[in-house]
Parts: sequence; structure tokens; C-alpha cells
Amino acid sequence: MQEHRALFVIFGGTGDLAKRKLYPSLFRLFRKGNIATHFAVIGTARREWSNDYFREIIKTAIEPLEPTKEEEEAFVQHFYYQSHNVTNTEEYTVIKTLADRLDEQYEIGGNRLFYLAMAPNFFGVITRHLKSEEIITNNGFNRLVIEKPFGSDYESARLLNEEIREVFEEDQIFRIDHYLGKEMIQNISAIRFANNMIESLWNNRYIDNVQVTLAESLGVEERGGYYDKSGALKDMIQNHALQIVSLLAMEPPRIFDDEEIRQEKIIALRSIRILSEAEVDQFFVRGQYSAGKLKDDTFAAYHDELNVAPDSRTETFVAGKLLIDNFRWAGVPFYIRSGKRLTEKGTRINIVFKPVPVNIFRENEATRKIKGKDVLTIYIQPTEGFSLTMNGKEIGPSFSLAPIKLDYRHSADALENSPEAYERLLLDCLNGDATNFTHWDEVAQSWRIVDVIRQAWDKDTAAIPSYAAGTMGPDEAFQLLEKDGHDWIWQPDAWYRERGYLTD
Ligand SMILES: NC(=O)C1=CN([C@@H]2O[C@H](COP(=O)(O)OP(=O)(O)OC[C@H]3O[C@@H](n4cnc5c(N)ncnc54)[C@H](OP(=O)(O)O)[C@@H]3O)[C@@H](O)[C@H]2O)C=CC1
Ligand SMILES: O=C1O[C@H](COP(=O)(O)O)[C@@H](O)[C@H](O)[C@H]1O
Repeated sequence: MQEHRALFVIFGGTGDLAKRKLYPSLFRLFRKGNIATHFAVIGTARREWSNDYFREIIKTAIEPLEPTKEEEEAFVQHFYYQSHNVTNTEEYTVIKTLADRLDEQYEIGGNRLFYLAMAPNFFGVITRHLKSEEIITNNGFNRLVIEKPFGSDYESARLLNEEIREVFEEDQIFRIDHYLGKEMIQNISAIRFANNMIESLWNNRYIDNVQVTLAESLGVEERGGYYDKSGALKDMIQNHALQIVSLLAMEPPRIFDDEEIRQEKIIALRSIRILSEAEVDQFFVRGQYSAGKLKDDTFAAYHDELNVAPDSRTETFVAGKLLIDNFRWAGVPFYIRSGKRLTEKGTRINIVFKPVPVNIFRENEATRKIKGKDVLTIYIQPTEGFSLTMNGKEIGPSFSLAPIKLDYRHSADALENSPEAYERLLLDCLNGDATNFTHWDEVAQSWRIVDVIRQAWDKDTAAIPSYAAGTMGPDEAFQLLEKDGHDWIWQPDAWYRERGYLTD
């Protein structure tokens, strides 16, 4: 395996993301030999930490990966900490001096990867200084990795992008959407474009509706301060949900490379209908969790969470219907939903096929149970795989239909060796492969889609629908589909039992 040479400069090096995701991912790359000898990591933030203390933090961060003592020591020797306030110009010289020294010491050849694991309001000031203080190099690659949220609406994102583009070219910018690093999200393209039986049905003649659910059982935990200003629309829909929809809806790229895929995703996003403010209520619903109970656990209401305003009107749940105005998808609703404190954690895509044109079988209990529709389910997480629910003949002398389910899941062994999303994305970035990162045009179009919804909701003074923690969202989210004659395929088992249907 070829070792990558790089100096990682992690702004926000003391933060939650760095500790929980970045350091363990770097360790996994180290363990696999993707980075070995010629790399170094500078962690930087305001806190006054020593190198030794920083290395102890790194050891704690990688503890769950059970490194040997030798691995741990060898790894942490590459880590250096530099206290630094990003708003203070003078302090950048210490970063430059350290970066140049480490570059020489580890024979890195000028390759630099700047990871901005900080609030977006700092992105502009950091990138400006990377240039003015000559921290970007002339002899290797310079890549900028940026976390979400990229702006808080189209206008702020545009300004942010302009600031960054004064220093970095688009092909040097890697905007992270960590869902794009997930195994099964990447599998969407394989399922679609490597199977004629799937791709030939992938259009409005055969598909009735598409459902994308990003459910979380957790609440806002310690992130109330951030989340209360963001809400589910900006936190999950603008980025992860729309990225998934673009992968499902895009046309087949000419070849499977980053440039072609991005082009097709952008076209798909541009085909999503932008609502008028007056239409928003017909297409989108929101909700906020109230206190609730699931099994033996009881949960507080959202407005009682840490750092959340007691009278907060922030949505913790969104469900919506997207219409895609092109030949392939006209008339097929794409339903999306995401929320915190739902029944369970999981991301699933349900592709619901149209029933056969004529039902030649007599309507009976079995056909009623499956409602006559075939469903392809793509399980993104925590279980990974896909299933096809379809109709078959019930075993026995009489002829009656029975639902059958072809079910494939990745094995636990395979999953253990599968890279974690951040590990995969960091490696892509070292390889200069931007396939699984979001291009500015995608970000811009996603903001245009959600900005209208946000504006309509901000003007609306009516009470926000609530849902009890531990349920699958407010009643309005179910009514959204019912009024179109559909149901969410992913329902709690009890929902299926009550109606005598086959469980999903
Ligand atoms: N945590 C997560 O799971 C996820 C986070 N993100 C995004 O990643 C980014 C970071 O999030 P997260 O790690 O949770 O945030 P944290 O609040 O935990 O970390 C913020 C970091 O910024 C540093 N910092 C703040 N102000 C300054 C300053 N003036 N100069 C230098 N350093 C400063 C802080 O260190 P210090 O106080 O020592 O200066 C800290 O290291 C955010 O954009 C977030 O939206 C995205 C997806 C998931
Ligand atoms: O980006 C975010 O994603 C997480 C959910 O990510 P997952 O990989 O655990 O599904 C979400 O909790 C967080 O609020 C959001 O900022």
C-alpha cells in the first residue's frame, strides 16, 4: 500500500468532532498503512495544552479501537498541539513555523490538509490567514476540508463560499457531508447502475413513491446551543436528506468519476421543485418532541433540554414531499423525514413500486396485508443491506398470494473491516477524490430548496405540532402521505400488527 504524505492542520483540535471522529479515523488510516511515517498532525484551538497533554487526549480518543502500546506510542508521536486564536493575525506565524518544521522533519513534501472542525463563522477568517500568512505551500497539495453547516441560508453560504474561493480553487475544497462516506450510501450507485433489472424500472412508469427516513433515537444531548438555532431542516434535510435524494434521482453518469457524478447530482437537485411560501404547508410538516417514554426509558421534552430556550419554536422533526420535475420522475413523490427522539435510530430508503396494472387474483387477506406493492428497501444504518418485498404464492393446495421478503444484510465480519465514514472521507481527501464531497452548486441549490420552507415557517405563528419522544413523529407527518393515498413503509411493528399487515 502506498503511504500518503501529509500534514494535517486541525482547527478546532480540542473539540467534540475532532475527538470523537477525526482522531480515531486517523488512527484507522495509520493502522492500515495509509499514513505511516511521513505525516504529522497539528491540533489547534484556544486552550493552552501541551503536546504531552494533547497526546493523552489522542490516546483516550483511540482507546475504543484497542491499540497495542506500541501502536499507540508510534501514532501519538506524530501529534503536536499549538494554542491559537483564529481571530488573531499575529498568532498564525507560530502555526506556520511549526508547520514548516514538521514538513521538514517528516519529509512531507509540502502536502497540507487543513481541516476546519469549527463553527462556520470562522471559516472565512481562517482561510484568509492561511493565504496571507503563507501557510499554504507552493510545492505540494493544499486541501481544505470544511464541516457542515455550510452557511445558514443561501445568502450566507454564498458569501462564505466567495471568501473561501479567494484562497482555494473549487477542486481544493472538500465540503464534508459525512453521509456520503457511509457504505450503503455509496452502494446506492452500485444497486442502481450495476443492475439492469433495477435501473430499467427506476422511473415514474414503475415507481409509485420514494421514502427516505433519517431517524434518531437520541435527543439533542449536549448540542442544544447549536441545535436550537438550527433545527432539523438545516441540520439534516438541507444536507444529508437532499444528498440522498440527489443520488436516488440523478441520471446515470457517463462514467463513474467525481466530475460526472457531481454534474448529474446538480442537475437532479435543480429538478426538485422549489415551493412558493404559500405552498409550504401542503408539502412540509414539522414537529417538536414533548416528554415521552419508550420501553423503560423516560425522556424530557425538547424545551427542557440543556441550552434550549423554554419557549423554543425550533423543529426537531421534519417530513416533506419533494416533486422532481423531469421526464424520469414527474408525478413520483419523494417523501423525506428526519427527527430526533424517534422510536429507533436508523436510516432507510424505501422504493415503493406501482402495483401490477390489473389484479387478476381475487382480493384476499394476503394481498390486503401487503397492499399489493413491491418495495425495495435500502438499509443505510445501523443494519446495512437491502431487501425486496414482493408477492409470491402461499405454500399449499389452494392458490393465494403471500408476501415474501428477499433480504440481504452485510455480515458482522464484513462490517467490522468496513471503514467508518470519516475514515473513508479523509482517505478520499488524501487521494484528491471529491466524489463523496459536496460541490458548491449542490450546496447552493439545497439552500434554495429549504430557504423557502424556513421563511414560511418563520412567519407562521401557529403552534408547532408536537410528538411524544419515542414515537415516529407528529400525526401531521402521517397525514402528509395519507392524503396522497400512501403510508410510510417504515412504521413501528405495532402499526403493522394493528392493521394485520406484514411488518416491514
Ligand atoms: N460534533 C459533531 O458530531 C459534528 C460536528 N459538526 C460540525 O463540526 C464543527 C465542529 O463541531 P464540534 O467539534 O462539535 O464543536 P465544539 O464546540 O466541540 O468545538 C469547537 C472547537 O473550536 C475551537 N474554537 C472556538 N473558538 C475558537 C477561536 N476563536 N480560535 C480557535 N479555536 C476556537 C474550540 O476550542 P477552544 O474552546 O479551546 O478554543 C473547539 O476546539 C461545527 O461546524 C459542527 O457543526 C458536523 C457534524 C457532526
Ligand atoms: O450531521 C448530523 O448528523 C448526526 C447524525 O449522523 P449519524 O451518522 O449518526 O446518522 C445528527 O445527530 C446531527 O444532529 C447532525 O448535525
